[in-house]
Amino acid sequence: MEAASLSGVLSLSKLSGSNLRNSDYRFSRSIPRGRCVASVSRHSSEGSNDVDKPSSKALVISSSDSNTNYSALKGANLSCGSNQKRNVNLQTNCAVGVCTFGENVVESHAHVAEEKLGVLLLNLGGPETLNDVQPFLYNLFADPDIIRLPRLFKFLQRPLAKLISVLRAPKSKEGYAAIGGGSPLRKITDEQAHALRMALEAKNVCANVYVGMRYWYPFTEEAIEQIKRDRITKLVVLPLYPQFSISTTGSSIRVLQSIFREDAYLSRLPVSVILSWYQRQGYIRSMADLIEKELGRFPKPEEVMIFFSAHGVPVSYVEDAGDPYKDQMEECIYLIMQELKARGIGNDHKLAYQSRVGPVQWLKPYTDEVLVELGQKGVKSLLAVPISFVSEHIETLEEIDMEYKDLALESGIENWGRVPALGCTSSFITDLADAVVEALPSAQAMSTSRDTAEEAEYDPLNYLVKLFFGSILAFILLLTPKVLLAFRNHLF
Ligand SMILES: C=CC1=C(C)c2cc3[nH]c(cc4nc(cc5[nH]c(cc1n2)c(C)c5CCC(=O)O)C(CCC(=O)O)=C4C)c(C)c3C=C
Ligand SMILES: [Fe+2]
Repeated sequence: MEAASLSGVLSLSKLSGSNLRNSDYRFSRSIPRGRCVASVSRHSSEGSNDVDKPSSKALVISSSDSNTNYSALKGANLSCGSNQKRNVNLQTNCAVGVCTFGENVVESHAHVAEEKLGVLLLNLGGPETLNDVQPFLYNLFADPDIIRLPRLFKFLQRPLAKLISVLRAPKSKEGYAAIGGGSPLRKITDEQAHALRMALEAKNVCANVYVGMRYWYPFTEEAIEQIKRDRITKLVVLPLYPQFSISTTGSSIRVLQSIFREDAYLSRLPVSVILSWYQRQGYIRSMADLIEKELGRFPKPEEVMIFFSAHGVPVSYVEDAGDPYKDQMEECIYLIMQELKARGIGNDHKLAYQSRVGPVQWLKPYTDEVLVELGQKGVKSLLAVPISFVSEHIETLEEIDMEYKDLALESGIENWGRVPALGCTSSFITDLADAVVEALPSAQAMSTSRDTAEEAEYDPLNYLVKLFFGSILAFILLLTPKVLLAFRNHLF
């Protein structure tokens, strides 16, 4: 038996409801190599040993209220683990249980031959051409998990998204133009999906792997349609963000919940959601491998500052809404540094947050400010490590490789390096495959009950009163010179 895994998973049913509540996860052991995973789904209690169960808290996301408080996740040892076009490249029609590569396959396949496993990779999506930039930005800013308006102002979400996307588009277009005219995200995510399918197959697990993007093609809704057409009987949802944030994984899960709730087939489909996986050994080791390799390119590797740059989120996400993102990020970096230490690498390191947008406070310290400070303090060699995302994208290829590199060199740093994103690194993909296998026993059908908070939203009188007072307040607020100035300074 391989070592017991600490990667937890969450069934979608545990995500329904309107409040955050504690809940028990079922933690599973890795299955032995060479055995067909169909045996795991039949003996679903295998490995759910109390001794192995870390204390953890469940996340419950309301499908209608982006002001949900996530504070119960803070400090928790949480290891859980529209517009259309279709991703057709990655479909296979292989049923779980019919893969027999290992020597030790002893299970009878007849019983499970109809089980069809699906893995849904969730990602953000990015514009493929410069013409896509403004509509992509509209989708992003129309997301109530990206612009978190108070309930009273919810009706402003779309007009505001339109306004901000139009204002932001020229700056974003410049960035995408500088990296070849579009985001590489779709291509890389498709490659990761393909690699994951192969890695699962190498573990005798046959699965269709789907890609569902939040803000651009192929949209999550399309992936779900394909899952239905393929008559998948068990689904593992794997967001491609190592750390959980309300703005990324949280947003994608909220979309999934609303689709699943409305559909008879989907609401009965056993589903496991891997909420975060930054603490998995395979991921930590893969990151340490990349860092170790890049350090080796410097003239004096031991003098290099390891500089982790994470995508920021507004402070209010963490402080008011209880987003565990900052805690998870810090823990992730601690684990990577521990792994490096165990390899005899004891370099100094620093974490900062990049890519802030708009006139609010974001997580500090800011990457640009820290780079200037480090240069002024006499740091001569710096290795930038993008940490919140596992593909190359605009913020690695343009913001880090161009803007931050220039800033660092201007500030006195002489030797600059950057760790590549994990992409399809085989140790990383193998670890994702392990996470999927470990998630299988926890799959459960989602509850179909609509929560009461959501029903309250449908009260027409309530809605009209909110609309009336909300409009007046919004009008006053938007015309305040301070707000106008803040928008001008921070958006373009
Ligand atoms: C963990 C990763 C990410 C977090 C957290 C996140 C939060 C977040 N992002 C914005 C605003 C923008 N994000 C944009 C693009 C973008 N963001 C991420 C990742 C995270 N975002 C990715 C992978 C991408 C796509 C990159 C690509 O290659 O296409 C953009 C558009 C690009 C730009 O104009 O800078 C915006 C805008 C907010 C407001 C936010 C948290 C609230
Ligand atoms: Fe972003």
